[in-house]
Amino acid sequence: MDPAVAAIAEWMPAQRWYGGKGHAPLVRRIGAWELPSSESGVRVRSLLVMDDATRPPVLYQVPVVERPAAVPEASAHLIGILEDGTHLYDGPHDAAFTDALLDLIVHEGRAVAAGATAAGHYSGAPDAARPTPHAPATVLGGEQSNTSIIFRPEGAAPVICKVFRQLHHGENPDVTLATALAASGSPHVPPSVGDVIGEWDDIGRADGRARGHLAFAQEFLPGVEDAWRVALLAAAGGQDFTAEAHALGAAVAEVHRSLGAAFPRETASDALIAAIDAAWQRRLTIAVAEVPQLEAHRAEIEAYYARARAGAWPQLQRIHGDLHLGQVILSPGRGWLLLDFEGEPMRPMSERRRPDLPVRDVAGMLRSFDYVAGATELVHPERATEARAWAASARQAFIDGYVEASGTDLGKYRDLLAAFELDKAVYEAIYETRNRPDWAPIPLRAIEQLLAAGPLQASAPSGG
Ligand SMILES: Nc1ncnc2c1ncn2[C@@H]1O[C@H](COP(=O)(O)OP(=O)(O)O)[C@@H](O)[C@H]1O
Ligand SMILES: O=P(O)(O)O[C@H]1O[C@H](CO)[C@@H](O[C@H]2O[C@H](CO)[C@@H](O)[C@H](O)[C@H]2O)[C@H](O)[C@H]1O
Repeated sequence: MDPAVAAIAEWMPAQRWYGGKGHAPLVRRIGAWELPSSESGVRVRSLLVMDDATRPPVLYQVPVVERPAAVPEASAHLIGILEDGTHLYDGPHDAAFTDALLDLIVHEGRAVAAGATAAGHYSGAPDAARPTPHAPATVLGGEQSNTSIIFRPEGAAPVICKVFRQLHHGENPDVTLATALAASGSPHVPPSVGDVIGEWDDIGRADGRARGHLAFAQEFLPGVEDAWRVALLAAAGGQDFTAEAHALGAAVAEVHRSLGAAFPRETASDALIAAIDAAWQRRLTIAVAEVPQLEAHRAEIEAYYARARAGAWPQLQRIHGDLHLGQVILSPGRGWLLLDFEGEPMRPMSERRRPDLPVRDVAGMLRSFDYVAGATELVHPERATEARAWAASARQAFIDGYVEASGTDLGKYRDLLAAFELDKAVYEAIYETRNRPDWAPIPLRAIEQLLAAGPLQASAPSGG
């Protein structure tokens, strides 16, 4: 057995990206490769470890740096000390790994080993300066499902490289959608820099191998906070956010148009409608099991789904899939940019790669404005009325911006939008109960309000 694996198993549960919260990991090594290191005696390795503690088992990517002795200033990133005295450090926090990763992408390197391979691919614009090796690197803090490293190379634009933690066979929509949008000239995504594709043993596949994205690098826009923080501050200060929300609605509509042109569309056949309905029902079943307060609303929620199923359906196309304020940034010079097209982390990857309904994204952002009110209220209950009014204006402005820029008659898809808003709130009820139980009242209150508003008022667009 690889001696690093036992140390990783002990360390994993405390990592934000570990999805099996509440379980002790049960890991086995699927593969590992080594990247070149410029420091003698130092090994840069990436391990692919399967966690069998959850159903289905989850495959994690764990880059590590093995050093012969302790690096005292890196003690916070020590994974463990192996029997032979080797010190195992968390790769994204160690320059030996970050140098090797950037080099792999920019110079299209390839690492081959038993059980797994990794190949870098550069996709920067021909006229863009290629990032130099040995760029200072830092890990982005905060609550992320993946690990993002920011590089500040000399003479080239900063780069953010996201190391995917949970791996799946097949394309990662974050890479393919953002890269296609950037290639189409869309101003609403950061230009792509490159990616890493891996291949690993998988006895569940016909040819015994799985292939998928391991990392994705894009230009990093420094000094721009994600809109969740900006919106929270605006709501707390009673600042109007309608102009920004309107422009965001227009940007989302333009991204939908570009994605519709770049990827195949599909007509909403009975089979597709049934599949989406089944996904709503499946999620509701999980939610009721994990959040017992929802049992009382189950029949009413199902009635919304039934109405939506019977109503009008537009064509399906690729969408963002997990759109909320934490996934968008407003650059003073470039306007709104959308990030993280990976889709909802709790949804099977095979579903996230399929054409979907643009109203799912609209609903996601509407929920996010409501979250601003909910989060404000949790801390300052006395500001509830103002916060809710702030959210209501932002929601309406977002819808208006979307309708004007897309020409879509959202009024026609009112039932569908209401169903997706409820479905998102149901998802959030599960997400919060698992990750931030104090926040569970935000989606639970939203579900009650959406149901109380009645089918025709829920998310009612003002025009279009
Ligand atoms: N290209 C970028 N420029 C500036 N900030 C970015 C960029 N990409 C990501 N970020 C910041 O990183 C945060 C997390 O990125 P995201 O892609 O959503 O990662 P995750 O999949 O781990 O949630 C975003 O909310 C944003 O603040
Ligand atoms: O950013 P991720 O892809 O990891 O998304 C997950 O985590 C989000 C929280 O960080 C969660 O979003 C929910 O909380 C946000 C505020 O923190 C709010 O803006 C969103 O509207 C709300 O859904 C997201 O659902 C989850 O998939």
